[in-house]
Amino acid sequence: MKASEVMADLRRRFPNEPEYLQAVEEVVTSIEDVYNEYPSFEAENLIERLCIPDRIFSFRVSWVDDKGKVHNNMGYRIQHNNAIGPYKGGIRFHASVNQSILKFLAFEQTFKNSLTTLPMGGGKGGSDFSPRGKSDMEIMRFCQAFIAELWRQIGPDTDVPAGDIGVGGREVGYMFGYYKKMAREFTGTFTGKGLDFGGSLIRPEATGYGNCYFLLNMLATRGIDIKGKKVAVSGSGNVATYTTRKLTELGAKVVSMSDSGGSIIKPEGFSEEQLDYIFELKNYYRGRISEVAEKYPDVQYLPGERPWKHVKCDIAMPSATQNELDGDDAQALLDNGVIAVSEGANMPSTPEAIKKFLAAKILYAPGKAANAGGVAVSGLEMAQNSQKLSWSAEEVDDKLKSIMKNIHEQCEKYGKEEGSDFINYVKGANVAGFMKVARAMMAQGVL
Ligand SMILES: NC(=O)C1=CN([C@@H]2O[C@H](COP(=O)(O)OP(=O)(O)OC[C@H]3O[C@@H](n4cnc5c(N)ncnc54)[C@H](O)[C@@H]3O)[C@@H](O)[C@H]2O)C=CC1
Ligand SMILES: O=C(O)CCC(=O)C(=O)O
Repeated sequence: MKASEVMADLRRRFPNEPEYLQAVEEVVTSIEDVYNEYPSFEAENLIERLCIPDRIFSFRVSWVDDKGKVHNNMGYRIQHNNAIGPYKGGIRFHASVNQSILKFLAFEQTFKNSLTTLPMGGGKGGSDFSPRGKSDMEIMRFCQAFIAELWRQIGPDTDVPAGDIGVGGREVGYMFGYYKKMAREFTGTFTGKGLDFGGSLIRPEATGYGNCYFLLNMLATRGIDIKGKKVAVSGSGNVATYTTRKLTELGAKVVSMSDSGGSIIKPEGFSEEQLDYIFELKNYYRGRISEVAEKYPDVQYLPGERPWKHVKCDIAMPSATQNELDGDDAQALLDNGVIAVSEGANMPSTPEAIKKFLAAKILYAPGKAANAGGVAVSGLEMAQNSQKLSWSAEEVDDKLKSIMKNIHEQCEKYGKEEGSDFINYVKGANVAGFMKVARAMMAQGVL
């Protein structure tokens, strides 16, 4: 297999899917050598079967707003690969959603889920519906219309959706409720559910906490203590806010956050009161990050800006969205002495940024390793649901810590460069994630 030839072919077949091609290129390039050690892979054209999703559902979602106006959105579910378990991955509601973005997310999810060691395949879904500014009733009607189309394609052993951008506990609740009504079953078909109806403790926290645990494992390889370190975080949603909670608990200082309107910075670190305010503002009141600077004069708001060039930090944790950290941002971070970048979002760094981080040999963890804690606890939620019991927060948190440690070990095993201490976490995560899926696909025949 030649990565360049695989990519040329995919570019020809899917010319309008830049995010998908970007995600695939990173993986295919990383695994080229190891793939070619197994001639049977090539004999069964494994690479193409791994890169192209098993199937894609796309559908119109028609719903009625509070004024009686009818809207039509597009809905999708990408079932990428189920070699090691049912399709599993979040649902994204955001105006930018299209097939390319969901295909990249489903592809990444396949390797991420493999890294967790839990039996989950990869999938992703969503809609170009934007929840911003919509009433609860509008959100509910949209979720019901979305599931009216999708419910036949999902199920506890088939495909198990969860949240992602624009989809949190409220949306999962509405979708689960409608699924339950249509399918006439009460099963763990969604994760991220409310605690009263099968949700797992620590699932809301898991992606942000898991990223911090992964970061701690990386820092330990260089004997670095996180206490007192300045951390630039982007985003201010589920992943970002629980990241800042754990960072504060660990004694680090958070110096930035952001939303799609701009960034807020405070070079000496936000106070706990300010972080609590941001948590409530974003998770309960769905406000804008600019409001933080209106309330606290020592916080600076930078409209339309991403944080990376504007504040010095030791560690960066991009936790908003894809391609939110480009080559120039990476250079600015490196010039300011960044020692680690641990990705909460999926594919937040552009290929140019990743090249710079790897060349500088800083600690750089790609999202599919660092943010795998969210889906890992989703896997634990599925396990609890199927056994009809629930574990304590401490139990789930302990399991999360040990899964993140294990992912770090897998990255180290496959990513440590010969003759040096440097761990290439990109290669490590891609090769480790790939090998398990590849073995399972080979064992199951050409499907
Ligand atoms: N929720 C989860 O369990 C997991 C989420 N992720 C990834 O983490 C990232 C954040 O997701 P969540 O926190 O769940 O979503 P969320 O909807 O709770 O928050 C998204 C955040 O990103 C910001 N954002 C969205 N588009 C932006 C843009 N163009 N520029 C700057 N900021 C933007 C929003 O303002 C918000 O603060 C996404 O990349 C998601 O795929 C990854 C693993 C699991
Ligand atoms: O919990 C899940 O199933 C999915 C989480 C997710 O969307 C992700 O890992 O990107």
